[in-house]
Amino acid sequence: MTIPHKIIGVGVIWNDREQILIDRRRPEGSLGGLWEFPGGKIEPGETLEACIKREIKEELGIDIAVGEHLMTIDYTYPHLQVTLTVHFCCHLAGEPKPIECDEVRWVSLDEIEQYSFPTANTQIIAAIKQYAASRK
Ligand SMILES: Nc1nc2c([nH]c(=O)n2[C@H]2C[C@H](O)[C@@H](COP(=O)(O)OP(=O)(O)OP(=O)(O)O)O2)c(=O)[nH]1
Ligand SMILES: [Mg+2]
Repeated sequence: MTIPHKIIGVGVIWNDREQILIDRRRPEGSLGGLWEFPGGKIEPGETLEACIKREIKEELGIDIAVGEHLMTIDYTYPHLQVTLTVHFCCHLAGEPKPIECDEVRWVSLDEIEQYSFPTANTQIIAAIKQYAASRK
């Protein structure tokens, strides 16, 4: 059996209080109710950076600057294969609104453990923590 493969751009968006923006997926649908970093599917002809900027504008109504590449991971769920390309981003303007999700929240790296994420995100969160520790 072949399962769908999605190429996804993901943003780890920092604000000037060293918090990261996370959103909660809608309860219905795949991985429903879990928290994630904002992002979505790349469109034909689009760069990963442009995809992240567009998705975050569409989903949350904010402007960001896409920065350094953190990691690209492949993960296979029972129903879906994803390639997540993750970039650090800076929040530029706009109050985040839950346009296509249930809820959005700014959280510190210490608080992030309290939220349930899809399994693929374990590696992303570990990498963010490692990065933050290396800059202390
Ligand atoms: N944006 C985002 N997606 C993630 C993360 N972790 C993770 O496994 N994913 C998965 C969940 C989704 O299957 C996929 C993101 O695709 P998407 O947001 O465009 O698609 P979706 O499943 O919400 O809905 P649809 O547009 O296909 O209807 O990547 C994450 O941290 N952020
Ligand atoms: Mg999405």
